[in-house]
Amino acid sequence: MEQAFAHIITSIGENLGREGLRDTPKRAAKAMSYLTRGYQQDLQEIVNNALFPSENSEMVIVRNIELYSLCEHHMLPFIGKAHVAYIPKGKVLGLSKVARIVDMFARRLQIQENLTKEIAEAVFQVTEAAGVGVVIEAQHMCMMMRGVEKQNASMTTSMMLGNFRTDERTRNEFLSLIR
Ligand SMILES: Nc1nc2c(ncn2[C@@H]2O[C@H](COP(=O)(O)OP(=O)(O)OP(=O)(O)O)[C@@H](O)[C@H]2O)c(=O)[nH]1
Ligand SMILES: [Zn+2]
Repeated sequence: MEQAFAHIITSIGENLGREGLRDTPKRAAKAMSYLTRGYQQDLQEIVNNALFPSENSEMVIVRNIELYSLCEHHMLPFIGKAHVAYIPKGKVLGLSKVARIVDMFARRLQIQENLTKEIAEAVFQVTEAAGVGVVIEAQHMCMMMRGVEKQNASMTTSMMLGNFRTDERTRNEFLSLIR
């Protein structure tokens, strides 16, 4: 990856020998590895069995989980927040694990719609909940810094599974609580 970044730097017409750029391929490779570290993680490992018995079967919502991802089209950042909800069925998930699941998928190359679906399916799988809802609101640098250059457009995507999909009241409760 260092060689690839060195190639990019010379391709844009910069001088790789210049003092300020000397360590840039190494730094850039390290940063890119960090931004895509989700490829090195798997669901079982990050959840680490942090599931706890509970008789509570009311909706659990984790709001405003900040999210930094890279779009798979331009490899430019998209930045926003995720709201994740589920209805427990006998067990609840450790609070931080919801955010870790968001991060694991965000730190891979994505389009926002698929990211939303992957998070919802992962939470559904590990919690075995009655239903899961995920909403993501994000702004895409590929649409702000370049291309159509719209600074205020943001995209909202959602994925509803189980009773969030079949029961309108459940879905509306979630949507009104994150508003
Ligand atoms: N649906 C969706 N589209 C995305 C996402 N991230 C980037 N895009 C879009 O992917 C599309 C790629 O379009 P192309 O025409 O192949 O690429 P481009 O010439 O760079 O397009 P422009 O961005 O319009 O300049 C663009 O419309 C982007 O806005 C995403 O998460 N979801
Ligand atoms: Zn893009």
